[in-house]
Amino acid sequence: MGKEEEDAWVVMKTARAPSNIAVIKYWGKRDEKLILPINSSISVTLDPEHLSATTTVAASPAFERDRLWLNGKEVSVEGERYRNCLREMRARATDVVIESSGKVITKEVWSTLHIHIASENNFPTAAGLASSAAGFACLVYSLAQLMNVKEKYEGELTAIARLGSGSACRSLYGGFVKWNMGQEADGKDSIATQLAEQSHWEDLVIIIAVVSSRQKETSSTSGMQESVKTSPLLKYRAEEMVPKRIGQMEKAIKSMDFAEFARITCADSNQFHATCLDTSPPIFYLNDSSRRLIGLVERWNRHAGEPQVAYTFDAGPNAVMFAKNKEVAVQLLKRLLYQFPPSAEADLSRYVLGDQSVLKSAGVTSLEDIDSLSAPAEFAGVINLPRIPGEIDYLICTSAGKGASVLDGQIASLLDPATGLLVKNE
Ligand SMILES: Nc1ncnc2c1ncn2[C@@H]1O[C@H](COP(=O)(O)OP(=O)(O)OP(=O)(O)O)[C@@H](O)[C@H]1O
Ligand SMILES: C[C@@](O)(CCOP(=O)(O)OP(=O)(O)O)CC(=O)O
Repeated sequence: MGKEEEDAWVVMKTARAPSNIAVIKYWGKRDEKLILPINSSISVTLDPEHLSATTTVAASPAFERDRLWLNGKEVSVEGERYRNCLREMRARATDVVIESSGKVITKEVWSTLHIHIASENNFPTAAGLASSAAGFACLVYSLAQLMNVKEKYEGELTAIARLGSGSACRSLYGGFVKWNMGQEADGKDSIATQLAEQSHWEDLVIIIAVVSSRQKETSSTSGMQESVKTSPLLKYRAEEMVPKRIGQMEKAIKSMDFAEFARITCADSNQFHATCLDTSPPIFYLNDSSRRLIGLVERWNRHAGEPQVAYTFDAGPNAVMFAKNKEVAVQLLKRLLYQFPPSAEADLSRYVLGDQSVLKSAGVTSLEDIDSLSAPAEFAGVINLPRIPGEIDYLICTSAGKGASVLDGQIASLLDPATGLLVKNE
């Protein structure tokens, strides 16, 4: 075989990984390089149909360097986080047989091969919807498929995804996931484990209010660095509060105790944002719209006498709300549409995204239907509740979902199988 023919093969894999939302927040590192947290955290994996990254990874002797295309644009893969994930995955590669020729790619060959990566998010990148979590979980998972990496201990892949972005370690698994902070200096025990499958608590419905899809001012990475340096409240939170809350949250999830789940989720989100405010200079992730969303939920919960909905906010103004069940989700959507109607020129099908069954059950099929929604009972007598059309960009109705999975054969790869270059979708 001539050199050119020998170099002609391309192997590739495509996978999808979900985003996740923390109900006990990770905020602060004890090791910046290894991304080791100062407290454990718990998250709910979001349905990949609505919030996920899809990634194709390819290897070929013809590739001259590692390359990455993110949402259709080539970006640098030289950043430390990408390099660390690639290095750890290459070190674990095992024999792979190329189907067409029967040739074996050995561990030694893997160490010489360059990788092409193309990834797309089905939701806005860097808007506080954990795109880095979905992205790095998907990168590690797809590389594991491509390079036939077998975990030596459970959670080994989550520890590698953690090197890309801390919260990414929780996105490999579905349902309810815990990231154990771990104790060891090398981070081997700082891994994610699944607490329960998504099917364990099927009643929960999730509605996300996207307040702004613009990029935020303070990234999570630098925000938490500043908080660790300057916030006394963060130290108290990590040492005293979170350990207790982790145990309580695990119990609430196990027993599907919504009242307890809601109480801890809201309290932990509020405490996380309090530590941001306690940082010097203070960091503001919530805005007026976020606060109005908190008001809507708090007022309703108080009026109902027990929690119907829980809210949580990551490092951005978007609200992630958990409704106790489908009926409550329908009531929540109606309330959201009442207080935050779309702008007059909006298209309803672009205002409520994701699972359309909640909108259908709410009986809302047009903007006129939204105009004629009546005020919820708990709004009576409350002043200063303007209905500002267009205050929220859009809503996503979703639920807890499954973890990372292979997509080969189900969708076209993002890289051309012959050249390993980006497939342009004009
Ligand atoms: N699909 C992807 N594949 C690989 N890397 C990705 C992907 N999506 C996002 N990233 C990386 O994550 C970065 C965005 O991370 P950032 O933490 O700023 O935002 P976020 O994850 O959306 O928000 P947050 O983590 O605060 O919820 C991108 O600049 C890119 O480096
Ligand atoms: C507020 C959070 O979303 C913070 C997430 O931080 P990242 O995982 O994005 O930070 P790095 O580890 O520096 O990449 C809370 C959480 O997801 O637990």
